Amino acid sequence: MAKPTLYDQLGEEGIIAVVNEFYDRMIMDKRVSHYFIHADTDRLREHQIQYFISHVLGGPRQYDGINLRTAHNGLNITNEAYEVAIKHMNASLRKFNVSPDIQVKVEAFLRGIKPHIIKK
Ligand code: HEM
Repeated sequence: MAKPTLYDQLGEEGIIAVVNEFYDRMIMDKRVSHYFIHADTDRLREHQIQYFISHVLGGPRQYDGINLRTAHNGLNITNEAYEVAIKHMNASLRKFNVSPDIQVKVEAFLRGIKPHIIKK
């Protein structure tokens, strides 16, 4: 039998709950909320959910947004801001009782895409 993907383990509803929690934490955190002042937050939420389901977790949805480097170009996202995001993602996964092995995999994925998102 094929190995279950993270998507299989979390389920679509679980992923949506985690991404919404992550997003709420980011926009309430004064260290990073300023990045989102001009963003279209509904679109961003939906795209992040699609992105996580299709890329991070191996699920079936297609991500039809622009690529990550283009999406974050000019936002000047710092290494520190990215580390804040990783902490909020871990806290969001914990809140929904996602197992530590999945937390580790998600964090590894986020560290992998970091060079595309932070400013050079
Ligand atoms: C952790 C991994 C991240 C992923 C997977 C991710 C994913 C995305 C995606 C898919 C978009 C495009 C949405 C669209 O087409 O509207 C986007 C845009 C954006 N992201 Fe991220 N992002 C991440 C981290 C961050 C961080 C750390 C910040 C800020 C601290 C950030 C701030 C933004 C903002 C402000 C936009 C909207 C830009 C605009 O509306 O023009 N992102 N992100």
